[in-house]
Amino acid sequence: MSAASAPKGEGVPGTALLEATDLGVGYPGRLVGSGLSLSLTGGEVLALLGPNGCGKTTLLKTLLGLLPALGGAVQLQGRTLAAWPLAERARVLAYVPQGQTSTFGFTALEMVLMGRTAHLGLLARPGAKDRAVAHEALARLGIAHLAVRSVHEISGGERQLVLIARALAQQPHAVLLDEPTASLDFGNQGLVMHAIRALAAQGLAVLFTTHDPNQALRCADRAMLMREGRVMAEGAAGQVIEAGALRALYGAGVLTVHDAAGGLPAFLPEPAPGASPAANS
Ligand SMILES: Nc1ncnc2c1ncn2[C@@H]1O[C@H](COP(=O)(O)OP(=O)(O)OP(=O)(O)O)[C@@H](O)[C@H]1O
Repeated sequence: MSAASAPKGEGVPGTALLEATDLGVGYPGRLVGSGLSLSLTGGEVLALLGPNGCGKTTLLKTLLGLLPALGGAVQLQGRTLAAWPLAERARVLAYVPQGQTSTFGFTALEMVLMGRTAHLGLLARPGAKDRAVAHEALARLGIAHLAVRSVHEISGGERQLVLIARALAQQPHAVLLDEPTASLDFGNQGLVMHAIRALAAQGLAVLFTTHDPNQALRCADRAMLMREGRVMAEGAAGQVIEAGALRALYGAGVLTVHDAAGGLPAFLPEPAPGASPAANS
């Protein structure tokens, strides 16, 4: 196993690594979602889709223990999430937040080394092995050349890749990514999707949110559609992600495109009336 490779997801194969049962999520005085159940097994990728504000980030933060559950339960490797000591939990569960910026001008390498914190003793400094893991994580995302650059002096997309490299360096069993491709160009979107599949191939459980059903269809094993804080559908990505469900999910028109070879369909948002190129000319 290479330095930045993650350990295999622990537990009995096929049993849930992360499981939510009848979860209520939200903020003090504000219930955002309820009745949310999901289970995530090592080696699989689950995509979470839903309109802006439906509660995806809130659900992710509750699964991570960053927000308290307002009902129901979250179990990590069969143990109640709240019962996990923080440092232990950080060795198992990694988070790639949405568009996070740093106040300090850390270099990309320093940022990725922060992913090693959970593996270090109190007051211990990263050693040669930690640096090797961090360098390899950068290389796997194709951004080794950014190692010594300040995270203030790289693009938003490059910063996103650095955050994913930080999660890789953490060598977790499960990783939760919030819109990991949101600020990435076309090529880097493909790179991140490839990295997500590679994590699953190593036995990690991966959950990511996205606004792109095509990415979800091509990258995820399973998909969960969420609307107004409730699960609308959940199942194999190829079955759940289809035009009718997307219309219901987003309340919008959906065009389906099939290539001549009969591969996976692609979905496009149908332009609203008056928004066609002809109307713009
Ligand atoms: N700190 C907060 N306190 C109170 N309400 C919040 C807080 N953060 C988010 N919300 C509200 O919770 C709801 C769900 O927000 P959330 O960020 O989970 O949605 P989302 O599905 O991730 O949206 P997007 O796709 O736009 O990122 C929204 O109505 C939002 O305004």
